[in-house]
Amino acid sequence: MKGIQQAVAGARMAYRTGRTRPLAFRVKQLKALQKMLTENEDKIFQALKKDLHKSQFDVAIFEVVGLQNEITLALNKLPDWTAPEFVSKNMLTIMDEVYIHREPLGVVLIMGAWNYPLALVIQPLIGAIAAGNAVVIKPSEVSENMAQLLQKLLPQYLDKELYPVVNGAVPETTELLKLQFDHILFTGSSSVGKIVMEAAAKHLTPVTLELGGKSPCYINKNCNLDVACRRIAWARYVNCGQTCIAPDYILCDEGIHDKVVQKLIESIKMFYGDDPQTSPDYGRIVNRHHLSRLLSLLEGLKVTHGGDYNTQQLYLAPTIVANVDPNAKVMQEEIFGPVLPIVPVAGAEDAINFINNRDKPLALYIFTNDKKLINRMIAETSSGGVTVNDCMIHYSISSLPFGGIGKSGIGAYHGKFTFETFSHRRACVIKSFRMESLNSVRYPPATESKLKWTRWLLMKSHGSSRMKQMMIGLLGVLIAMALKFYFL
Ligand SMILES: NC(=O)c1ccc[n+]([C@@H]2O[C@H](COP(=O)([O-])OP(=O)(O)OC[C@H]3O[C@@H](n4cnc5c(N)ncnc54)[C@H](O)[C@@H]3O)[C@@H](O)[C@H]2O)c1
Ligand SMILES: CCCCCCC=O
Repeated sequence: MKGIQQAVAGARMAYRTGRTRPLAFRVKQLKALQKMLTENEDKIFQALKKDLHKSQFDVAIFEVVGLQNEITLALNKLPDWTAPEFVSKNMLTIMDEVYIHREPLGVVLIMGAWNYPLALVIQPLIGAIAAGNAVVIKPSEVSENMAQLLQKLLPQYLDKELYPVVNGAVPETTELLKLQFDHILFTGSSSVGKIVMEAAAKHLTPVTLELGGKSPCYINKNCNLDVACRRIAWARYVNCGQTCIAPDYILCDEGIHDKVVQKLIESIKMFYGDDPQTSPDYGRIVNRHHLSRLLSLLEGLKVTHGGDYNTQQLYLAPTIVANVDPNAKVMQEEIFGPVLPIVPVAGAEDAINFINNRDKPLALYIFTNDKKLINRMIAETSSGGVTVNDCMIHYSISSLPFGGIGKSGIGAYHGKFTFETFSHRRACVIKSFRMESLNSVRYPPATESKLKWTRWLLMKSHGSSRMKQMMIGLLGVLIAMALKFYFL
């Protein structure tokens, strides 16, 4: 435990040297991270294969490509993101420099989850480095091979003091959370999210909580069922269902229920063949604890498709449970595995009520051709993100904020939003000693006429374009001269 304290104290000391401030330093670290990903592709793949039986294809598209894109984006945009943002001002400050300066928060903690154990650590790390922070990195102990690999690789490429990796399970995490950070980004369950937030509150540390929950998927009768079921099956069963934004359950119009079941089964067979256990593209459950948790969700249910498992191999077949009672256990907690319950509903109204009667989800999926219905469902429900006629792809768009709402999370990241999450927006006003007459109206002794002037000067708000600034500047000089005449 002493090592944990030393790592955090070391990161703080290194941060205080100021070496993260110059952009050139941040660029160097981001390029080193890029190099780490390209030079260690095979080691990354081997670790993910051992932890989760991920295929090379899935490692590339779900873990690595997104990170490379995010690094490229940060490298290209860093000068823009860090430039002072000049903002509109009132007449009282018309001659002053008024802008927002993004400054690093300090020493931040990033805690990753085990299901995408590379991406969920490195993606927030990119924005935290870009914003100029020191970062304590805590990979999930559950994907132990990736946790060890990150502890070995990151110090070989990044500044060792500024970006220490702390490995360990609950006791180490508990110890880590006792220490003071300037921000914590946690990815994991809502229950541990509460523990993190409570620990952070002791230091008044702000948090970003990337949590989970049950993401609903509504299939309306007016849709292309072949395409819908293929896209849903892909999202539900990739990584053996262990994806935070996987469609957790289907709500479908009663009349199409049986067709949906049939087309989902066709998609499963198309993807993984008749025996998914032998498919190189089908993953594994991360450990026995999670496998038995999933099996307990199926207890007492009539399984429509799949359901077979192999404890030794941590295998659970792509599973469908049709006509599920909303009160069944499988509908009470996030599944986070390859099980897909289907709940028939009377129609869109019923689906909206079903969704709104539960916690706000991380994602919502809607499958329909009906544009009016799309707008209605977006307007009448709430979720972290929403994708229509597909699943999960909102995650891959860096220009969209990724995060939850209510129990599915606090805050968001990805692309510029990560940079913003790890930056403080400092309000800056730079005045000169000139134009004192503009200020004279606020000094005692108070008079009716000073009050009128001050009101006017404070109320006027002006745009930040260069031309406008010059015009207003001229006006400012004239007003200052008039005020000088009156009050000084
Ligand atoms: N929103 C997202 O981006 C996202 C991504 C991946 C996973 N998730 C969610 O994460 C959950 C599954 O991930 P998980 O199993 O890693 O989550 P988890 O919350 O069970 O564990 C996360 C980490 O918290 C620590 N921890 C566990 N118990 C603790 C305790 N009592 N005190 C202190 N620390 C403790 C452990 O070190 C563990 O690695 C799912 O709900 C999933 O939806 C969300
Ligand atoms: C489309 C990629 C999904 C990765 C989601 C991370 C959460 O589990």
